[in-house]
Amino acid sequence: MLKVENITFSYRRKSRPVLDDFSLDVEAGGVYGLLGRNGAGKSTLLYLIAGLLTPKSGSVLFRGLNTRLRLPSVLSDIFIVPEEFTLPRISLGDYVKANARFYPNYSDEDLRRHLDIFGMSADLNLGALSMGQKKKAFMSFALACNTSLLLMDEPTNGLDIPGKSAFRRFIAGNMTDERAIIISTHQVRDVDRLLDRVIIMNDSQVLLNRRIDEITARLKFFNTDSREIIESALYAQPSFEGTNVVLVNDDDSETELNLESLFELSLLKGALLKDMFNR
Ligand SMILES: Nc1ncnc2c1ncn2[C@@H]1O[C@H](COP(=O)(O)OP(=O)(O)OP(=O)(O)O)[C@@H](O)[C@H]1O
Repeated sequence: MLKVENITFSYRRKSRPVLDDFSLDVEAGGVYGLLGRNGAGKSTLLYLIAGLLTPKSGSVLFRGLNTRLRLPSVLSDIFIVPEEFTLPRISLGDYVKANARFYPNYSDEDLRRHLDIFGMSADLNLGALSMGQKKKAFMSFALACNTSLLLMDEPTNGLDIPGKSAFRRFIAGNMTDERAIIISTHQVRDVDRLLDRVIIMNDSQVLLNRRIDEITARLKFFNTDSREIIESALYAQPSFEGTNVVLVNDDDSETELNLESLFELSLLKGALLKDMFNR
């Protein structure tokens, strides 16, 4: 569905590229978690995918069309929810009237259903909402546009605890084989059970882009008190219940991915991880 091909991008001509010969494939039918340390270029990547920034070289192809050309057929099938945004001080109804027409698969019924998950009604004035409520309303509209590609930058920032669990239901209940959702986040616990794939960015490149089952086939994640295991682990982090460890899965163990441990491991031993998954 989406091919990011050898993109190099910097904000200023002489500055170090944020993305350097960066490539990524995204297929329909999955929720992708996009992880990377602060400043790794996650938001920049989402803007490039949406065609809002121009790469110095390389291209982003959505169903074979360059997104930077901003063709109506492409723009009507991609929606980006930035980390921060402003909404006009109008009713949600007027906002929908003005914007839904750009999205041929928009559904009013879906909008109401999504708002309901967040405990909100469609009778809203966008100018009178808190930041979290604004986010819930905008994400509900974004998903109701039923675009094939939905890009979300830190979607759970600013949501309260019930809002975060509603967010998980909101995404999980609306995945189809036709759409892909890319969620950039630091709040790994808010999304870890939602994800089909994990993309980790590091040093202006993709360090890892794998399905969860591919990751747990090669690595095992568990909690232990055993000093011997802790000492032989690729990664070990003390927690309330012992120590979270990551080890090479050399005995076909079936364990649940600990996204936080995987991410920390990628920061500490990126080259090893890359080598392990590219072998
Ligand atoms: N408008 C801009 N002008 C100049 N530099 C920018 C601009 N936006 C981002 N940058 C720089 O580009 C790099 C990547 O930023 P980006 O926001 O894409 O990272 P990120 O991975 O989303 O970070 P975070 O996790 O902190 O949100 C950073 O070094 C940042 O300082």
